[in-house]
Amino acid sequence: MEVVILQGSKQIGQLVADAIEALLRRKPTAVLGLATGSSPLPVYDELAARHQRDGLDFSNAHAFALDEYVGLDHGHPESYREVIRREFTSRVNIAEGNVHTPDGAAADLPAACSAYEEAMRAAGGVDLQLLGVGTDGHIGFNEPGSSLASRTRIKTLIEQTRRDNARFFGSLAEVPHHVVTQGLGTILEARHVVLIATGAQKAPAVRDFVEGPVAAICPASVLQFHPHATILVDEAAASSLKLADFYRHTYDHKPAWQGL
Ligand SMILES: N[C@@H]1[C@@H](O)[C@H](O)[C@@H](COP(=O)(O)O)O[C@@H]1O
Repeated sequence: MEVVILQGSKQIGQLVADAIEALLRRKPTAVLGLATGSSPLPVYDELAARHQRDGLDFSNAHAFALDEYVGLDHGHPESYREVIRREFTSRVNIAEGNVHTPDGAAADLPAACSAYEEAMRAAGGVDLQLLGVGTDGHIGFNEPGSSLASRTRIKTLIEQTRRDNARFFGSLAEVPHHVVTQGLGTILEARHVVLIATGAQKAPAVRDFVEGPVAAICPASVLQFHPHATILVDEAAASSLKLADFYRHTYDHKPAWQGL
């Protein structure tokens, strides 16, 4: 696990965009794993700017979202399918048919989950997976207690997550109780995992998953098993890390050719 502590979201957005740009130049057919929430927005803004300004090309790329609410209609503005389109994919030249989200409106949800796993495999697997982290340590919508080997499936949200996400809906009552999410085992198969956490409210979760034990009670801790996981945090989110100075020293002395 590499922990990179940066000044703020703008710097994080640029560094992650650098990694995605390098990936696309090396492999124009790259498969990107997309996350919702506010954490990845600076990355999407930076990639959209580079597409507009420098012609960064997404025309042969593919994208798979991490998760989706169950029970929202396909066009619902807060469905992750719409959020991903609004915040990112409509702002670059990725083909609409190359962008996938789990189908939370399917009549047969278990079959839709299996089909999603199959579509990811058929596309060659995810090259770079973006992640945020919930205040309870969830990634995707893998809440505490999720199997560390889980695959795409239906989950029930804990109340804290529903409250955290209520800001996007008219009221807490409108936040669905159920979701479909890539499993922790699914996420671990991405070739490179890039998790972004900003703000003091994420400091306890960051401390627990980076420096605590690997345990289902803190789902993001499973990333300690990933051979190429990059954790990007601002100063506030890093404020409870015991080894913060060591992470800073390591990153400051990293050879430029190494990239993320
Ligand atoms: N399912 C998403 C997660 O993928 C995201 O990481 C989390 C944190 O969101 P934010 O980045 O807005 O704090 O919110 C939701 O629960």
